[in-house]
Amino acid sequence: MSATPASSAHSGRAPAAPDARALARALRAALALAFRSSPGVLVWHLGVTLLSAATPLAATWLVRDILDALTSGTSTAGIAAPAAALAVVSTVAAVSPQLTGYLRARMMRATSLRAHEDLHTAVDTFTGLRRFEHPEFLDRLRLAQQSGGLAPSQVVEGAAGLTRSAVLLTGFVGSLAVLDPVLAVVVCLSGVPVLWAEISLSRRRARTYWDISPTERREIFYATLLTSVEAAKEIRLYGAGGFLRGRMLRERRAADALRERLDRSELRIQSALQTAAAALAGAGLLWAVGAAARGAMTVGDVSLLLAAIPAVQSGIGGLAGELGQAHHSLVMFDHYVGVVRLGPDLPPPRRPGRARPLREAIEVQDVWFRYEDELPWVLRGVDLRIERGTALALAGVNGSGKSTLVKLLCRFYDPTRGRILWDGTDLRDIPPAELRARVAATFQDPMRYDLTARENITIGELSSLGAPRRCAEAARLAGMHDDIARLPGGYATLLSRTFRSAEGDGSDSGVQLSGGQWQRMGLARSFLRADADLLILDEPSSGLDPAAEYEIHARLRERRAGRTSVLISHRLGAVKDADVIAVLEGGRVAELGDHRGLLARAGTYHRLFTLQSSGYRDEPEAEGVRP
Ligand SMILES: Nc1ncnc2c1ncn2[C@@H]1O[C@H](COP(=O)(O)OP(=O)(O)OP(=O)(O)O)[C@@H](O)[C@H]1O
Repeated sequence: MSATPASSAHSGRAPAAPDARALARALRAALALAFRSSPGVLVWHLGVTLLSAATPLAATWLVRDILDALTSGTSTAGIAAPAAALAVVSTVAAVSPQLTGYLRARMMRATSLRAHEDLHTAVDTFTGLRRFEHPEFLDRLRLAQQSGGLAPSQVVEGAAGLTRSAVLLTGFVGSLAVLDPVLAVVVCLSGVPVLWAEISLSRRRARTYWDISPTERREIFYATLLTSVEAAKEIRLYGAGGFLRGRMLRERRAADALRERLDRSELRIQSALQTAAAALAGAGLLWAVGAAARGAMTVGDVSLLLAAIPAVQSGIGGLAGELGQAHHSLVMFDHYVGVVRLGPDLPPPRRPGRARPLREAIEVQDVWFRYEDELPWVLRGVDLRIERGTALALAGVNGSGKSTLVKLLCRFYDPTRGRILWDGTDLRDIPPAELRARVAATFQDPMRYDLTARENITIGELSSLGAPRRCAEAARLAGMHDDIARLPGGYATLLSRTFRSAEGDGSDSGVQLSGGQWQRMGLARSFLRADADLLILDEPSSGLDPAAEYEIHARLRERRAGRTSVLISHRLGAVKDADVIAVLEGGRVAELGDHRGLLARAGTYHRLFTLQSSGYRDEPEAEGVRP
């Protein structure tokens, strides 16, 4: 026996404030991602940033030289050199923002593309379903999607900005120190609270984003409902638009209240810092004017000082801002790194095995299962043996655990206790992709992909994408070939009313299928896996008309003959041919046998079967049977 708890590692639980090690890990990952995505652009970007950082300092010193030369009566030829240099520096200063902007945008596109690819590749390795049912993981995934595209380039921007501010600051602090070392120290010390404030603000920002994430996801959910074609019928019929809109706005207001709180803190802190900076600059100006009046400074020195004080202040502000932004980006990027490095969700095999063609049987041994530790048991000690080449049918009332059992057969979850064996090998020891390649399944609610008819079928077996005959054969078996052939573009018709057709089939928009037709598309998808060892059919015909249901079941019987299959159906007429019928009740196998045997037992199967068949007869109620 083994247990698979829904641990926090499974859910990808996110710490709200990552520690220094996590930030260092995020920094390494962000820089590596930016470098892998666009190494050339990154180097150019940093080069241009350094160059542009040096221009204000160079311009200030050149202006000082020109002013001092003018006031000391230097010849025009002596002024020409610094004037020409100033012209070059000004040109570089004028051009570099455009160049930096272009390089930044290029780098952002490249890193964003790479980050999306890496994130979705990682998510694709989550072979189970548990993570996708964890709200906390979904919150983290959303932040990862948001930050993954932006954060690496923001971190690089931060690094470039830090370099720019550091170069600027060093130059101007040096210049101030030449004029008055005490003033230089005072101006530098004034930067400490600015730095502290920016870091603490960035922490608060990250916390707010984390707090807002679930609220925003709910807001998006309501907004999507209000605009989706699937929900439009019911919302209009029940007049539920106002109710859902109210819910959406409530979520928006809750998120806005958190944003407002953050904005107010920023306003308070930033205003206080700006006031202090202005006071310091004013004091410096008064001192410089006094010194010039006493003849202790030249006009050039005053101009240098007037440029240096605000430059040092804005340099410190810039440095603090860049640090705060980089810190915030790293905190957000930590969600991305967390998801990308989460690793497989199903535990690794203890004794790695292979999914070989089924030779004997699939055995379900004392399987207990619940979706979460705190949720009730769904399966309670199920024992079943599915012999190769036989058909097992699962029957039972709603919620008795039938679909859950077939999800375990596909290993979307592992049993909480007990095990499932494939020819004696525990499913936990078989790579999920190998196992699933041996299974063909149609689920209760097959996906309706906004893709063409051909793609909707071949997605069941992508190797058949270039084999239209296989696709048509599967559609024929599911009774869909004629319907598809009548569509405006045949198999190339887009099955969607949400997107425009891209296949040039003559019509601008695609078509929508009926519920029963979609169900047949799901069947066609699984029929593509003609040589699958196990065929799973979960309510394959609930949406079909009686004639179609009869025809599909006749075909399914043919296809199941001699093959291993598991069929779930509430239409008991469809399950009566199965070799073995298991009736589930409250997660237990309450009855097991063939149709005749179960009828003779006069238990639940007998009751359900008689009840259902009485509905087809012209009698009010079958004798002796109560619902
Ligand atoms: N993803 C899930 N998370 C939590 N509980 C779930 C989940 N899926 C199903 N359940 C619960 O498990 C129980 C069994 O559900 P299951 O879908 O297996 O029943 P079923 O026998 O197939 O029902 P039906 O005949 O209605 O299809 C139900 O009580 C359901 O609420």
